Amino acid sequence: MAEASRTDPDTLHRRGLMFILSSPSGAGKTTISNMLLEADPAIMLSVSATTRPMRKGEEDGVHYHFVDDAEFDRLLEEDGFYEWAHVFGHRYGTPKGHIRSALKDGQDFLFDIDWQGTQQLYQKDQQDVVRVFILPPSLEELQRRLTGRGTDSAEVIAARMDRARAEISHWDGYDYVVVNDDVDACFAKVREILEAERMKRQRQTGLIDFVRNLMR
Ligand SMILES: Nc1nc2c(ncn2[C@@H]2O[C@H](COP(=O)(O)OP(=O)(O)O)[C@@H](O)[C@H]2O)c(=O)[nH]1
Ligand SMILES: Nc1ncnc2c1ncn2[C@@H]1O[C@H](COP(=O)(O)OP(=O)(O)O)[C@@H](O)[C@H]1O
Repeated sequence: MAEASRTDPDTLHRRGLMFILSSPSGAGKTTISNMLLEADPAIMLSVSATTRPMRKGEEDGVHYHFVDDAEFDRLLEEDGFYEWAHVFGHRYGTPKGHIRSALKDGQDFLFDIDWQGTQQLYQKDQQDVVRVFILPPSLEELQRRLTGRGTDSAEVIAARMDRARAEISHWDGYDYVVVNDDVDACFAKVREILEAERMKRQRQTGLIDFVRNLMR
């Protein structure tokens, strides 16, 4: 076959996906999200708005849009959220932004959101959503990680541990479940899930022309 008539399969057009990582607080979803964003320039973080205070090491507009209650109310009033939820006494929401049009153009998005937000996104847009739940190897290890992270008071950690069992009970609302024991092994599995989901036939919208060309 002449070189010029070949199509590079890697440049076939495909629809983007909404890759959701959820876990009980402290199980490691922020760590895995950051590894994924660093390793894979094709996926973009959906930056949520939150009314919770900024932690040490966090940056406004990068990790979250940190807003006060009045600003969150204003965004709600103008129907600015794809989904939103109360978590640990604060409000968190996914701004609508340009997600829908970007998905069409093949952009993938990463969501670090809880089970409530996952349900809302899934109800709105099943075909584009991939739901991954991360579990800690044990509750003792979860407590160790929350303490070792050093970002929350003993009171906040206790509240997060209290909530952990309730959050874990939503594991069956996800497509994939990965135990985060060794962080590199967990990351490798999450990456494999993302790669496999990208190859789903329905997402590869450029396949029709490609295959038609092969069969000519
Ligand atoms: N529904 C929803 N949940 C969110 C959103 N942003 C963050 N969350 C969840 O809120 C919870 C608390 O997040 P955070 O305060 O950053 O603490 P973390 O548990 O240590 O990540 C986590 O389960 C996040 O996944 C959002 O936009 N919508
Ligand atoms: N597999 C792992 N083994 C040991 N520590 C981990 C592992 N994964 C994450 N951690 C650590 O546990 C703490 C909580 O992780 P983080 O990613 O902030 O959790 P989450 O976003 O789910 O609340 C962090 O200090 C992180 O470095």
